[in-house]
Amino acid sequence: MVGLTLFPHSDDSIPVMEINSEITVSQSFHITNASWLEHVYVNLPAVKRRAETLGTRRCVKKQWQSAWLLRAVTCIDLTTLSGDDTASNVSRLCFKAANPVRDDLIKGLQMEDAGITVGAVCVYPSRVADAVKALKAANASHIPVASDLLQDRQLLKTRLEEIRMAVADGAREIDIVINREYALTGNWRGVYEEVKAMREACGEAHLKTILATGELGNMVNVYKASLVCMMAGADFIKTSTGKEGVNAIFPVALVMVRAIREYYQKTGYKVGFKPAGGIRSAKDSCTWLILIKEELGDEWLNGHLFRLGASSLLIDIERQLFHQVYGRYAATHEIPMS
Ligand SMILES: O=C[C@H](O)COP(=O)(O)O
Repeated sequence: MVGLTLFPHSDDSIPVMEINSEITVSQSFHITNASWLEHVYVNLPAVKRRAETLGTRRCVKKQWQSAWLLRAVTCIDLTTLSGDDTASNVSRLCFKAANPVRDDLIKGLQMEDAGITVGAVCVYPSRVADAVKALKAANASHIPVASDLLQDRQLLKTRLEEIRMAVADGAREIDIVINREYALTGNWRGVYEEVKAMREACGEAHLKTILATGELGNMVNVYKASLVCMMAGADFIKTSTGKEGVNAIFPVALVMVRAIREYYQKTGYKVGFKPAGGIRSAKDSCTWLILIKEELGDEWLNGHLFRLGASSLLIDIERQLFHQVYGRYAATHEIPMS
């Protein structure tokens, strides 16, 4: 049930950085309990009120803002999902993933020893091998490559094959989208069986299940879909593909993280959360971190359990860090690429 009880606010500190340590083995094959789905209730006005105040009650400034922004960087799934992706733009993206913030800014912030990189590089299956190769060339093979499979209407058999091929090419994370037709018609068993099969096809790779919440119709469906994906073994639940009309928004995120919280309270499994689509500003990245801190706690505030799926957020974060270091905003040519 999504209620009004909130975690009490703690201070604005961000826990000491622990960046890019090895990803833990998938906590695969959770538990099934279909009766949970019968009692799902979402208090929509309360969710909306809570979402409206998320970005308004904390004011994170100066070095604390820089610390939050650097933490956000380590949680980014740096993404390119364009029809015209090539080996060379994937290679540039991978270089940026390994060196997300200019050296002089890192020095100015005294973070040289932190080894800051993004959380993962996210590409279509056909570009996984390019990304793995480029990260190796950049001496950054510790950064996982995630493969995004955005189709839910292909035959399951085809999708399973695509997952296996992406894993064989070196993908350590697989992002799949759930079957919205099943969800919209209440066929939760169907959603569960498909996600479970895809979980199995992933082997050791992590599975992120995209709910495509903009197409789920209502918040009860969002909550149920979150639970079903977690029961089927998802390591992360993710809001959107970035291609729906409405992508990552705070009210929907609140419903999803409360499902994660309930799932953890009932089973002891920690499932990660990934908002994706339309996240472009440094300020928003801080609000996302605040949401996680307040709703799930500091344990979730790292790349193991929280990712921001974004193709063009990094440039704004770098601009804010530039301002922190130099006291002025960078000209466009000073921060050429995100
Ligand atoms: O999963 C990541 C999203 O596709 C990225 O969406 P975006 O281009 O709006 O940042």
